[in-house]
Amino acid sequence: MSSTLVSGIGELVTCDGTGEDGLGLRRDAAIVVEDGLVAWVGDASSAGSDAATTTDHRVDLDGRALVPGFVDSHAHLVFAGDRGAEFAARMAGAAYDGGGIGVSVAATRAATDDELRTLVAARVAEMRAQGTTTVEVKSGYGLTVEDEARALRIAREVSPETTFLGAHVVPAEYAADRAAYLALVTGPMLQAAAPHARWVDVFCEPNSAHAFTGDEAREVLIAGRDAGLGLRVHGNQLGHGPGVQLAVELGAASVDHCTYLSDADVTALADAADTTVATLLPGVEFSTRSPYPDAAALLAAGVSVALATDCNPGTCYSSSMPFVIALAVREMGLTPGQAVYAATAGAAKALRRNDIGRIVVGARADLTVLDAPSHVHLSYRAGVPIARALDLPD
Ligand SMILES: N=CN[C@@H](CCC(=O)O)C(=O)O
Ligand SMILES: [Zn+2]
Repeated sequence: MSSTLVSGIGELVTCDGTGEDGLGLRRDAAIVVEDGLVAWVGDASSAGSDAATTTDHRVDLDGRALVPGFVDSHAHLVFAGDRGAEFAARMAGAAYDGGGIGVSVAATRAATDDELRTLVAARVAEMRAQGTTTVEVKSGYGLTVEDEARALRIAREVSPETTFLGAHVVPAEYAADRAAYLALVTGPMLQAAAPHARWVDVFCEPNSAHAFTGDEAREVLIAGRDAGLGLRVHGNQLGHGPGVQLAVELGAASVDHCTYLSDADVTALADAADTTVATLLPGVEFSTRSPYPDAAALLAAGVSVALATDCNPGTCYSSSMPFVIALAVREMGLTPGQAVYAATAGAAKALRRNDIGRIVVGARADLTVLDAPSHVHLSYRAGVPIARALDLPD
């Protein structure tokens, strides 16, 4: 049993739901961590007399801000290959329709297990260096029984939050027989994937030849639920589709993208705020030149909102939660505090976790330190690497 006193915290952002934006801010705070969990939170002055004398280690943050480790609740990390040329073409005016996913599928299938493992480990390390302490990892670039199971096995080595996304697109070899691919995804592929997955996800876009219609998506989600998996949906990314309504209908934990929302979608999300989180992915709007959804209006309507990177080779090859936070503030109307809450406690809710995303007694001590005096600097100093996950002594 090891304990550490972390003191000199100029601004402690607990995200405990109290105060402005739910940030639960404390000045000149200290915390005690015991065996990886937060054991005490209080004023530095009171820690001086009791906790400091009994803890094994001390870490002094010298006035820096401390926030909960970022929870990146939507990422596709298991892939090989590069689609920089596709990005460049989009910046020159080409539209995104999901067609490029096949390029990543071919490269991923061709990679060895060790090559994929190395790529995934590097991406997780890159995230941690920017303050992310939990990441959800999807399959979806294998699209055969073996390749999807392999992707999830590798994902499980780095995160318990693994998501089966066999219904990412209909692969080229099934283009003439969607029904056969759907039967594979909801049958043998699901059976092979489920032991390594916590969640099932589907790319639901009725106007894309590549993604799945509302009815197809419902089949995938119900099969996943019957196999014991929690539900997530890629919805309303390319246009007004049924993804949001389907996610709410089935009680999914999260519906992600939400780029195009009708008034009825917003009402449905607000009514389902205890169950279904709207996970916004502004790096995707950035990298696909799409309109940003109005996150401030969603919060005002009572919707539960999370922020995530969607790190993937097509629509957002950024692993940076600080980048996402800055975009949400500049382009989606969130305050700096609302954006930090959505990237921590809000995203923890999207994963149905209450042991992460907050710095409160009993939570995991997943901590991110800022080389700055305030959480505001995450968006104020956009592009500057001020955030990193805090490594504590063993
Ligand atoms: N839209 C579906 N899937 C990914 C993109 C995948 C890709 O283009 O490689 C997303 O979340 O944006
Ligand atoms: Zn995605």
